Amino acid sequence: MKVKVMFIAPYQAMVPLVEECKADLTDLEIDLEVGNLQDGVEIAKQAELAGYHIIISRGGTAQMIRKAISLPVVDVNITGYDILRILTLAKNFSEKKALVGFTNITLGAQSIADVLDYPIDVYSIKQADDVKELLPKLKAEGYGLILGDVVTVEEANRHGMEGVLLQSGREAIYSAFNKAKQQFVYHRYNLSRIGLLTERLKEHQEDLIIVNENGGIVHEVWTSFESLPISYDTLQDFSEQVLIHGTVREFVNVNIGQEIEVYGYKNEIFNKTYFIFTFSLNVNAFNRLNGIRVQAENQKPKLIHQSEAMNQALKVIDQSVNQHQLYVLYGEPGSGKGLFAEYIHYKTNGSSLLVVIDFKNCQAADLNRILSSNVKTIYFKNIDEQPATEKLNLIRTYLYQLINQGIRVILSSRPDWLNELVINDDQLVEVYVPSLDQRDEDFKGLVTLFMTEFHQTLGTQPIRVKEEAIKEMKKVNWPHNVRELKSFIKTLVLSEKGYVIETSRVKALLNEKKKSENKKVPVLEGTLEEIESRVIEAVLEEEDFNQSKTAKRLGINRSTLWRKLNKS
Ligand SMILES: Nc1ncnc2c1ncn2[C@@H]1O[C@H](COP(=O)(O)OP(=O)(O)OP(=O)(O)O)[C@@H](O)[C@H]1O
Repeated sequence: MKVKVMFIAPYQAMVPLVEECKADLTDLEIDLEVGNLQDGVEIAKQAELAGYHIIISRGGTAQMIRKAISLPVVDVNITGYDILRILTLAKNFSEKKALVGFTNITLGAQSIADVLDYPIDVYSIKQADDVKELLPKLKAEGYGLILGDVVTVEEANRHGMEGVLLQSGREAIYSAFNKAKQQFVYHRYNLSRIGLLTERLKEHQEDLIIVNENGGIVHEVWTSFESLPISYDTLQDFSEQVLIHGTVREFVNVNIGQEIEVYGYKNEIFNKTYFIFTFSLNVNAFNRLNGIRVQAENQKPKLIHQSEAMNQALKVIDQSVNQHQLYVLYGEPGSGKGLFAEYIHYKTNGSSLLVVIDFKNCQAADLNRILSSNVKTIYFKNIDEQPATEKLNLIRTYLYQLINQGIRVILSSRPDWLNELVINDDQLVEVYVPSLDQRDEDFKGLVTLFMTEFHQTLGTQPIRVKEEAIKEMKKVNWPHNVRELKSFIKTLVLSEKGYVIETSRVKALLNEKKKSENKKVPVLEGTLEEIESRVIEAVLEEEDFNQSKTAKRLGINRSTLWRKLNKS
């Protein structure tokens, strides 16, 4: 890694010397700009943002830069050689001469002048502004030639005196570069420590930025976002709020329709204030949309796969996942396509968001918002269920765009329907999710998993099902596959107070299930009120019993839905 150095020369005449030294210092990456005092500070701030490691400047400019940024700032010192050179130069002038500067220069200059018997007077100042008062006095006392730094020379010229700039020579510039190299060794040590901490932060999937009092970026870590997801100006406003209130928590709607939660607080280190901001996508904002669910957690899905059929299907994913971005999942209802989508997401973009879009129930406008966001995996389910042309066109438009942006797209569809999308076969991986009747070996694992899940979430008692009982379950048809089995296990464990489920209990429940299925009322049978009640219940079930989403889908308000539900 090369050291990136920004050399800010306070005066133009320094440029050729720096250029000359630069040519010999190939182990440094040196950029050069000219800027005195505040101009120099502005350049330094930009350099900090642009990732330079070290700044080199001189005198008052270096001092001001040091106060404004957090990077190491190396001074180009004024050496005895520099003073000797300027005194020798001044000797040839006949006017009355004075050298003006801070004591670090004037003490040395006075002794050189005394030793070599140079006719020059030396004046010390305590701060840069002192020259404004001093120079008119020198003018009045008959001085014609003033030696000093940039500000002094400019002031001398303004008062009609000759100003000669105290310049830094080659050796001072070389020495500054050497100091920069030494400083960098220490700086790099700190950077590597920060690098380790950054990795730790990434493991915690934090997106954060640390800025200093001047708005300079001290550190940033991006895991879900590519870079700062809000504008820099907004960030500055938040820093001001943190300064006043101590913390800030805001939701920012960024232009692509995402809501981002920003949390900010401050920390004082070595008397300097730092503002720390964390960013997260407000998943709830997406989840409020109909037919759209965002999954933020990043755990390996609990997927039972003891059967040959399941292992074959998973192998297809494992072997293709690094080269392919477009997947189509085929499978019967409830067979686990959603879980496969989670598995693909986990295998690839584990640390980012998975958005599940139920094509049947989502709004095209919402779809547009999600599609243009920076979500990393999108699973479109029910894509073949009478898609509105509007939505279909949207998918057609976005599909390759999404893939080009590195977003993984997973669809679940009927095989024949795919032609409508005109998908290039090379890009696509098709996965056949086996139905439950092809997966005898998975039964025991599935039953145990669901039983454990309900034991933990609902506090149900049973912790074991007799082997014979499982055999009974395998004998019947499960047209809605694993979802249906899961629902059956739920009823089973809820109705059992003992720890073990006997075969007789399973047989009895399977019988009841069969009877109720035979009795299922056709949707259109009965009075209008009864039909309405069945429709409401069916939609409610499809929307996971979320009343807001159900009401929205049915085009009625929540209180009407509530009234209708309580009537039935
Ligand atoms: N192999 C498996 N291991 C554990 N749980 C499973 C497995 N397959 C499915 N499930 C569970 O069964 C239920 C239904 O699965 P999922 O929703 O993934 O099915 P699907 O094929 O996407 O259904 P649909 O197409 O009807 O929406 C979920 O609760 C899921 O967690």
